[in-house]
Order: sequence, then C-alpha cells, then structure tokens
Amino acid sequence: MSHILAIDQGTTSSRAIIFDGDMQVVASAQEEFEQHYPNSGWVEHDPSDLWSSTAATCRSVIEKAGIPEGDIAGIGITNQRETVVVWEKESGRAIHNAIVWQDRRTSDICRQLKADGYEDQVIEKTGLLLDPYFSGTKLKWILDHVDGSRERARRGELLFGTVDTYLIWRMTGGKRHVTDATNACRTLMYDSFKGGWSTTICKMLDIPMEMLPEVCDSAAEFGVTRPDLFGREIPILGVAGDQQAATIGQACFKPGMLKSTYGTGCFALLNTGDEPVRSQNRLLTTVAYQLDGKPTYALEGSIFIAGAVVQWLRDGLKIIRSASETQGLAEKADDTQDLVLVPAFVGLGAPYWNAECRGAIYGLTRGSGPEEFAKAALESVGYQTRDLLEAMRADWDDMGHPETLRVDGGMSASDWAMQFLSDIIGAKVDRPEVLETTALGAAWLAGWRAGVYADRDGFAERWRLDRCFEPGMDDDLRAEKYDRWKRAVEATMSV
Ligand SMILES: Nc1ncnc2c1ncn2[C@@H]1O[C@H](COP(=O)(O)OP(=O)(O)O)[C@@H](O)[C@H]1O
Ligand SMILES: O=P(O)(O)OC[C@H](O)CO
Repeated sequence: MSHILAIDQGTTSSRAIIFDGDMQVVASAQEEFEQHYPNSGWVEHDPSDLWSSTAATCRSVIEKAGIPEGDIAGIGITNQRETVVVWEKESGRAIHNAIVWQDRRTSDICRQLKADGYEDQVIEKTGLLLDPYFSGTKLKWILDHVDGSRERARRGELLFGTVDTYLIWRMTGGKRHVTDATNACRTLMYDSFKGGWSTTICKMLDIPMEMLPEVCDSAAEFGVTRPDLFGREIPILGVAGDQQAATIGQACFKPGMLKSTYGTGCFALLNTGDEPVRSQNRLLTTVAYQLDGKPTYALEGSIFIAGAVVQWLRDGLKIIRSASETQGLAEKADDTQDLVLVPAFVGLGAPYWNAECRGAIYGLTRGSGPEEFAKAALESVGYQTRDLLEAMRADWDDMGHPETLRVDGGMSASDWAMQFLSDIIGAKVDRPEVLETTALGAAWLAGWRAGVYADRDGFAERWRLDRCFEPGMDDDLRAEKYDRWKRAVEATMSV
C-alpha cells in the first residue's frame, strides 16, 4: 500500500491526483462545476455539485491509475477555504447553497459589527479582520435568512462545515463531523492562538456552537470512506486549506520561508514558526499547519485578483484568446509608456482591505494598445505581491529582506510575470518542477501519517527547482515604478 489519493476541491473545479510512494503523480482527473451568481457580489456553489464532482474525479483517477483500491494507503483533502455549507444531520441535505469565500453579501453585517466596536476583539482572538471574506458572517447570514434554522441548529439538527468538513461527512457516510486547524482558523469563529472555538465570537454572531465540527491536527484520523464508495474503506489521514497545503507542498517548513500562489487570486504565506506574529499592517495571522498538537503559524497576504486580471483581458476586453499570449504582447509593449493598472475589480484585499473601491488604469495615451494593457496586467500582480512583502517585513523584524520567494499556481507559468515579480521585489523567485504543490501538500500530510512518506526534512530535500528568476532591474527604476504604483492605489481608493 504505497499510493496516496489527494483531493483538491477548488473554487472552480474539483481535482483528484494519485501519487506513488516516491511522491510522483501517477494519474489525475478534474471536473469543473457551475458557479451561481444570484445577485451582484454574491457567489454560490451547489453543495451536491461539490460532492458529486469530487466523488466522480476520485473514481476516475483510481480507474486511470490502474491500481487496485487496496493499494491506496490514505486520502489527503485540500480545499477552497472559508466557503460555508450548512446541512441537516439526519438527511445530509444542505439547507442553502454554499456561500463562497468571494461572496461580499455580508459587507453590511461587517460594517455594523465594526461600528459596534467589535473589530479589535475579532483581531485579538482570530488573527483575521472583520471582512465578508471569512466564514463567520456568511454562516450568520444563512441562520438569519433560512426560516427556523437557528433554532434547529440549537437543537443539534443542523451542522456547519467548511468544504473539507462537508466532504468528510459525505465520504464517511455521516460518521465524522470534523475539520483541521488550518480550515478552522479561517472561519472567524476559532481562537487561533488558544486553539478551540471562541465562545465570545460565536455569541457576537449568534451562532449555536452545537453546529461546529471537532477540530483536529492537519495529519490525523479523519475517518474512513464508506465501503461502497471506492470498493473498500480508505482512511482519510490529511486535511489542510488549499493555501496552507501549498505552503506544505513548497516545503516552507522553516521560519522565514515564503511562498506565493498565483491562481485566480494570489495568496502569500510566510512561515513565522511556533509563535504567532500579530500584524500591525492588516495581514492575517493564520495556522500554516498543525502537527502533533502543535500549530505552526504564518502571516498571510490575500489578493483577490491575480490570474483573474488575465482572464479579464481574455473574456472582458477580448484582446487575447489564451492566457499565454500575454507573454508575447508584454514583450512587444512600448517601454516609453508606463500604464499602471490597479485591478480592484472587487475592491482591494491585503493590505488595503477596501471593499468599496473599483479598478482603474493610469497613463493612457492614443498609442496604448493590447501590448501595453497586457504588460500592465502582468505588472499589477508583481506590484501587489511587493505590497504584501513590504507589510510582512514591517510586521516581522526577523524577516529582513526576503532572499527567495517560492511560487506556484497557474499564473506562475508566465516567465514574463515571474521575471517582473523578481525585478520589482528585488529578490529571487523560485519556480519548482512540481506545480501541483497544493495537492502534493495534502498528499504529504496523509502519506506521512500513513507512514509511507518521509518526515518534513526528508520531504523538503525532494523539492526541485524548475527555474530561478533573478532581479535585473536598476534600483532607481524599481523605486520609481513602485512609487508610481503606490500613488495609483491611493488615487483609486480616493475616487
Ligand atoms: N501562461 C499564463 N500567463 C498568465 N496567466 C496565466 C497563464 N496560465 C494561466 N494563467 C492564469 O492562471 C489562472 C489559473 O490558475 P489556477 O492555479 O488553475 O487557478 P485556480 O486554482 O484559482 O482556478 C487563470 O486566472 C489564468 O488566467
Ligand atoms: O480555490 P482557490 O485556489 O481559488 O483558493 C481559494 C482560497 O482558498 C480562498 O481563501
């Protein structure tokens, strides 16, 4: 039994990957599912789609791999974080669509809680901020809007979960209602510093604590799959939110190690070790992983628009047909123009947390065309990352100037974007051979727990570089460009 099945339940698709005993990918399967936008700023998923796409990709990857089910030692689950599901304990039926992390419907609730003076308490207990991004106010919204649900939850008839919890409930046939610390710490209801659900915050949001799952380590016994699902019981042994799983997959196990994942959004996590660092610069303090009962902390910067700006060039402006065309366009851009694009399509995330402002572009001339737009779009991702690193450095003296940033995610395939990133942060950018870092992180958790994979050090030794981008930009030009970006952001937030 040397294989591990990793499940990556993401925002737009569910994926399943089988890794062999050497942590090499044997087979993978992926299925997209429908996004629901019932109102402006609202984003929902049908929980049954999350489940059926996950189950289907697991079956498909097991078949593709051509290995007997008996050869899978364990399952690791990683998932889109913060998304909320509420379901009936008895029937398993969800009482509302899942409210997705991107959903902004609870802005008013957050504004009111801030006005009532609750934000300091929230930061103090959770390491997060009062923003609609996190699960707590989304769960409150469901309990406020689905008739009788709060009373039913109090009677123990309804259960809450992030996506990992919901999938485990379905996989174990309703036997386990559990999550791990990396997912719990994104809910706004978990005391990330003491460990355990926060009575104070649950009271503030009027959330019955009966509906909350048990919180485990990231490598633990999360239950076994129903025997009819994959032909036999398989133990679920690893769980982590997708950005924390990528931190593990990138082997960022030492304090000071830093990774940034470029998918739809961008999430940078800096390992700060056993001691949590409290941000003075509106970054998030988060659990990077919890092993043997001991949490390791990270500072996180979350940006909502990274690869999505490239999707906008393709689907909105229609100036490219595929994301990779941005490379050729940016190479041909006129250097004498310096367009600055602030992609605040849904407001700005860290470190600004401005939900109201919207995107802007500066420096347009009659000569500005697709080439300059593509360049500005790729540069915007570099500038936003520099903002996060500046905030991290201000928060944590030990960080100094980062020597290296490890990158992954779909957009890290862009050489042009990664070179600019290195130029503008003035540090090396390392892209690994394996870009499936999220699934790899979940697989390692499960494989380590199963005794199939090496420990942290052994795993870290296996990390392999694909390409290192080194900064080549002149210091004065770097300072001038970044200063222009900061002024563009100021202007965007003041309109
Ligand atoms: N060669 C490329 N150049 C620039 N952007 C890219 C490239 N390839 C993919 N992307 C961007 O990366 C994103 C997809 O990355 P992925 O990690 O699959 O995202 P997610 O997990 O959020 O769905 C898309 O937004 C796409 O625009
Ligand atoms: O599903 P992804 O890769 O877009 O990641 C979403 C994050 O977990 C949101 O916090």
